[in-house]
Amino acid sequence: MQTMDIDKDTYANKPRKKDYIGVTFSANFQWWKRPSGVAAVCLGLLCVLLLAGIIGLSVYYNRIIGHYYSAERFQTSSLNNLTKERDQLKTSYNTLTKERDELQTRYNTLTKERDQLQTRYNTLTKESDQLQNRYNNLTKERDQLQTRYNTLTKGRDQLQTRYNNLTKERDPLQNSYNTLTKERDQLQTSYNNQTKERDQLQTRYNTLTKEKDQLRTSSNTLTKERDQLQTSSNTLTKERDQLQTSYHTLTKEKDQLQTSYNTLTKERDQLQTSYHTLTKEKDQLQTSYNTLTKERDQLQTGYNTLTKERDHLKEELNKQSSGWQKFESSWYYLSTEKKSWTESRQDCLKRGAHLVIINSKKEQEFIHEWSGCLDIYLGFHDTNTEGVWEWINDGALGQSSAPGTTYWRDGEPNDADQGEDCAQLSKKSLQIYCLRPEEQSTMVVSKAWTLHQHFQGFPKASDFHLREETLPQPRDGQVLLEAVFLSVDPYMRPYSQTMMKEGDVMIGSQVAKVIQSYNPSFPVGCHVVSDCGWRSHWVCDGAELTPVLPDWPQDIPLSLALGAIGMPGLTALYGLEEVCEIKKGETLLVNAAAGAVGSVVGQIAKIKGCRVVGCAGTDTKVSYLKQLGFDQVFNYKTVTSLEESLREAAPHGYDCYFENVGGKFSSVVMPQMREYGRIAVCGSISMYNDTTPQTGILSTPQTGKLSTPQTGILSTPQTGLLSTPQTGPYVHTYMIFKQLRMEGFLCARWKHKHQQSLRRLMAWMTEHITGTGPTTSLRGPHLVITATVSGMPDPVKTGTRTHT
Ligand SMILES: NC(=O)C1=CN([C@@H]2O[C@H](COP(=O)(O)OP(=O)(O)OC[C@H]3O[C@@H](n4cnc5c(N)ncnc54)[C@H](OP(=O)(O)O)[C@@H]3O)[C@@H](O)[C@H]2O)C=CC1
Ligand SMILES: CCCCCC(=O)/C=C/[C@@H]1[C@@H](C/C=C\CCCC(=O)O)[C@@H](O)C[C@H]1O
Repeated sequence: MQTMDIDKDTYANKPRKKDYIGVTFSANFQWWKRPSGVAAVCLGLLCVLLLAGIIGLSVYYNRIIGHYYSAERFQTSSLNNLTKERDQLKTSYNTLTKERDELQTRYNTLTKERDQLQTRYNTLTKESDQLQNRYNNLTKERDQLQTRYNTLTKGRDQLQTRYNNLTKERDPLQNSYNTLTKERDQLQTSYNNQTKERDQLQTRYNTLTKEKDQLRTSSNTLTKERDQLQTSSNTLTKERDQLQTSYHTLTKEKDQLQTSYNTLTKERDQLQTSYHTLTKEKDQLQTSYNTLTKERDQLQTGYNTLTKERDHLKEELNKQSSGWQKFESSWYYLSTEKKSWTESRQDCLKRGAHLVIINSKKEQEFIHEWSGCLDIYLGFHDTNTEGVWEWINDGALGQSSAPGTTYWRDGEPNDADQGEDCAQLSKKSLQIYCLRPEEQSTMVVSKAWTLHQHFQGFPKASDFHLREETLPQPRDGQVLLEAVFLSVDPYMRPYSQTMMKEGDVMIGSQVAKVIQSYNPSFPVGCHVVSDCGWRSHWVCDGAELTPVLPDWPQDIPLSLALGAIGMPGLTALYGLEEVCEIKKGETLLVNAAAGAVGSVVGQIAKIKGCRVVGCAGTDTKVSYLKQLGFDQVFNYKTVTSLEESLREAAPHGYDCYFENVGGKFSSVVMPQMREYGRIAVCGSISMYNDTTPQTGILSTPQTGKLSTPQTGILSTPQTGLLSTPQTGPYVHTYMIFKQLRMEGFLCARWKHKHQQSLRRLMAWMTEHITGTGPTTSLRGPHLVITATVSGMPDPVKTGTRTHT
């Protein structure tokens, strides 16, 4: 770096042209070159001049004084001179004073000029600073440009060098290029010649190839033919050898057979002889057998006739001895107990008879006389339609309706005492009159549990209300029922939501006893299954009733008509046979296994020769299921992992799954189903009491009320069918890859089979009781809830099932 003073150009700091590249300027300002400086200098000079004048004057006066003393004598002469000089001095003083004033004026002028110059100087200094900045920027740019320039210069130099080198190399290359071009042209010429030759050769080659292919084809054909011939030859050789062997064997066998044949021929001849002898004997025996059979049949017919006659006579004797009287083909019984017409009608039905129906005048007279001229109730009434009189046609004894002729007393029927709906044969007049049927009847008051308010979550006592209702008198074709067993079933929880309104009597089935009957199909004392709900009594016609099997054994509890030999048993049977189509040797899983349905499912599957795995929620239930013959049972509430327990119970998976529980349980089972497995979706009890909406259920049923959505996570299957764990019980993948069939069902689908199915269930049950069946015959949990006329059970506390 170099520092330079600037030349006369005061406002320097300007960058010079390119001579200054790389040099930094420093400009030092010189005071004397400013206007103010000049003025100051002038003033200084003026002062010096004045000082010099004063000094000159004092020197002059010293000289004059000296001269005065030395030339006192000239004093007077020179006074004049001095005066002159003084005047001259005065004049010059004045002149100097003038000059000073002028100088002062000029000084002021100069000061002004200096100030102006100072202002201009400041302006210029600013401009100079700006210029300096711009200069610096430009310097930087220039430096960058310089650097780039240097780089480019270097690059250019290198390129120049390379260019020079290339130029040097190019020349020999040009030479060799020229040489090569020549050679190439020559080669091109020879290439063209060669190409022509090659094309000719190619043509020849193609021709040869075709010929070769034809030859190869013929060769292959020949080779194949040869191989086939070889194979045939080998086969034939083998066959020949086998035939040779067979021939030898057959020859041997033939010889042996010939020997046996000869032996057998001999034996046959002997047998033929004995056959003829025996045939003769048989024919003789057949003849005597036929004769004997005929004699036996005649004897049997005689015996049967005699037996019938004896039985008939016995029956008549019995009837007669118990007060019955025969007239023509009918029997009559006279009850002397005092009863209303309705009670008498009941009494007749209990005796397997009916109130008397008069078919003829003769019969009417017989009754009158035989009864000792009593008033006799007749089976004649207008209880069904007021004013329309009809004979009861119970058909109990196979009789037809009475004839149209009646023997009304004059003026009858007259409904004299309001409500005269039945008829009596007068003891006096042998004529018929009408009277009230219910003189002594009592109205039945039924107790019924109603749904007080819809269930929220688990049902509680306050959801129910017990109320009494007076029942109407049963009419023709109707019966009065008294509850014996009531059923509390899981379906009541969801169905009450959709089928019932608050205040309705609770839905449900019951085993009931017929205690009054005007319907011969349901005589008093018989038991029926009725869907009349939770009530102690009910009046209904037979259409809604299912008779308990007529030959129901005494040692089987009637409560099973609501369990193993009722709707739950039928559900189990249909789920296994119709939906699962279960086969011998298959493995079945059933949950809620100790319940009414589940316990029968497992037992039927065992009877069918299957392997049965069951889950239940208490250890007592687990023991019970083991007693029933289940192969593997575990308490799903206490196992560490449901998934592992299921796998341990059936390592090869499940062919059939009887689903009673739903929800998470089924999500865990799906991955363990075997290929072509079947799933009978019977129920989903784990969801019935849900209150909070849960996510992940497949879909809510159409009504949206039967269940609430749930969360479910399908565990990642061992099979690796799903690589990612999924949320929600998405069963599709399992169903597709394992080709599963999953079918929901309701027991009523197979209603047409109910009677025969109940008989099958009863047969299995009887086998168990009598010990005649297989080791695993049917046993069933039965209901403990009994209803009596006096009181109703607590539906919440007693809603459990126990086992036989
Ligand atoms: N589709 C149809 O036609 C029919 C379907 N069903 C259905 O069959 C299933 C069983 O009925 P049924 O045998 O009469 O019932 P039960 O009342 O005899 O037994 C039900 C059992 O289910 C189990 N259970 C109850 N709550 C849950 C729960 N939250 N999670 C898991 N298990 C539970 C209990 O056993 P544990 O202590 O072992 O857990 C309970 O004892 C029900 O889902 C029902 O709706 C019934 C009849 C007909
Ligand atoms: C999501 C609910 C599933 C319930 C499954 C279940 O337990 C079904 C049981 C029925 C039961 C229904 C009873 C009374 C309803 C009457 C319906 C009507 O239409 O009248 C009974 O019918 C036998 C089982 O199939």
